[in-house]
Amino acid sequence: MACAVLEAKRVPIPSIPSIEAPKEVSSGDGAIQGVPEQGSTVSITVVGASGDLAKKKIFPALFALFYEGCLPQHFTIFGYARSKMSDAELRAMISATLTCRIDKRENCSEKINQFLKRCFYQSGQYNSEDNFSELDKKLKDHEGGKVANRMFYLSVPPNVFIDVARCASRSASSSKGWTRVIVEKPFGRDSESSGELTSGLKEFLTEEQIYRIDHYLGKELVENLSILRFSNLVFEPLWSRQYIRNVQLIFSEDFGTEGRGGYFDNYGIIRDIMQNHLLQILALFAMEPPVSLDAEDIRNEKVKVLRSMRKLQLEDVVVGQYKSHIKGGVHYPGYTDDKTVPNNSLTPTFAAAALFVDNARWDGVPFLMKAGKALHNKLAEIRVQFRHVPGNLYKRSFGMDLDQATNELVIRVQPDEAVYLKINNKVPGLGMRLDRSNLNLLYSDRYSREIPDAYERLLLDAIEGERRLFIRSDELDAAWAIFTPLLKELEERKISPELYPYGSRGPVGAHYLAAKYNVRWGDMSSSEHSKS
Ligand SMILES: NC(=O)C1=CN([C@@H]2O[C@H](COP(=O)(O)OP(=O)(O)OC[C@H]3O[C@@H](n4cnc5c(N)ncnc54)[C@H](OP(=O)(O)O)[C@@H]3O)[C@@H](O)[C@H]2O)C=CC1
Ligand SMILES: O=C1O[C@H](COP(=O)(O)O)[C@@H](O)[C@H](O)[C@H]1O
Repeated sequence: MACAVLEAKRVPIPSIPSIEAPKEVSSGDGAIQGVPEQGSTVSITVVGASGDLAKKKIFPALFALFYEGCLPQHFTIFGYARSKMSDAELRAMISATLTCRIDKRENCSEKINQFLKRCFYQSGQYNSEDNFSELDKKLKDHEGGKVANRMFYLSVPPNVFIDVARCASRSASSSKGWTRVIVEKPFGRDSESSGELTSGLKEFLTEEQIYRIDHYLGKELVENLSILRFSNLVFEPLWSRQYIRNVQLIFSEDFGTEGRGGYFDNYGIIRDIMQNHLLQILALFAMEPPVSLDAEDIRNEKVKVLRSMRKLQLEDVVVGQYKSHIKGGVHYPGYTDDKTVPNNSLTPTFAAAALFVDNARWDGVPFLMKAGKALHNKLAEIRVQFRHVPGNLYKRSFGMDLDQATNELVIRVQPDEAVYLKINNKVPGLGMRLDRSNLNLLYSDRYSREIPDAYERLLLDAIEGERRLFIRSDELDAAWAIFTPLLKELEERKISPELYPYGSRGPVGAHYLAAKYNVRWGDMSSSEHSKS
């Protein structure tokens, strides 16, 4: 099967000079971003292979790429972790999580077997250069003298990131091909720790070798945001304070921190979701048009918009924490019922915030974020509420509240991916009654293909050397600068979160915050989450 992504990229791209550092690129990696040369090989080492993320996301995404024909002809996958495991045990672990796409089941088990034959395991410590030398030896055996390109995916807790970077770089980096390292979040807890992590990594890696992943950037509808905006005349000219009243970035999960309470308690929802996933979406949404689609041009614009943002103020934030709740005879535990969470934890599992971009395009427009766990639904969406039409001819039909009759563009990232636009429309008939209806692009109706998981896109990009969807260190600095003072203040002043019942719509304080800026959360009306 030919990889649709690579096919599409190969045709129109003229020769693009490599933007990678010479250290990383030897032997012609610059020949069209990562399309593998004849005679070269790619190995992907998943460090932390015994963990949750590796099982749930990374190995399945690698298999999906293999199934689609998107991995290079010569590739090897290694799992690396401290746990003792044989190759056969790794394969059994991986195979338990592999499925083929619903729309493509052809040769599924044969493909799974072919894929598993390329997977191997090496046990070792994360801080042992000797253990990484053993890995290096095994990698070389598989590479068979070809130009070797090596990717390390750091799917381990952040306290071992720098050790792994050191060991991989000193003992297992490629001498002839490229070596790249994908780093999972969290990238620190605040500006200071993030800066330390960056400088620690940069002792052993160049910035060009570091691929900081934010998997929301790999989601189909986040990727589509720029296309919607920049390629549609009905949207592009409207993208400013002149026409947009407010923007809402909403994330909710209908389950708690089950199983991850230990990690979560040290971070909280602002660090877990807002400072990265929602802020990245905001940056893409609000950036000025980039000079080109080149990674550096896009990331330059994202940095500019992040640097134009006001530091988040305590009075513009509401924090909450879920408490236990009994519904239909079922007991849903509260956040602090988790044994790995201290009883007196003040860590927010919900937050709402009003952010501002102090530049000419967005002056005064509130960007409202809301993120929470253990809420009533699972949802991620972007809502754009437009201003009302000046001199509104139909105000009699709308009543007093003109804001209720304004257009709203909704980009539903998940689930039921969709883009819909609320418009005013005449109800058919002899009278003059207006209603609000949706112009609706529901992906499952329009496109028959299954939407790839975010990790597939991001892994493929990293293999190809495409850095557009990865976070550059100056972006990260700018992102932390917006949130760090607030995070410190919340902790220093021991601000108590507003408690909300598991499965509810979250703290009422979020409504007051929105009302302060004359905004209504768009996801709160009951008509909202039907598919139409
Ligand atoms: N799981 C998820 O959904 C998400 C995870 N992430 C991030 O991805 C990374 C991996 O996540 P996840 O797989 O859940 O993590 P895990 O806690 O499952 O850890 C991964 C592996 O790292 C090793 N490990 C665990 N704790 C330690 C420790 N204290 N010191 C050294 N090694 C340790 C274990 O392997 P062994 O003992 O065999 O060495 C474990 O299997 C983390 O940075 C996480 O924050 C990001 C987004 C979502
Ligand atoms: O990064 C994270 O994301 C997940 C949500 O990801 P999704 O792709 O399932 O929407 C979240 O559950 C987790 O807490 C966070 O660390």
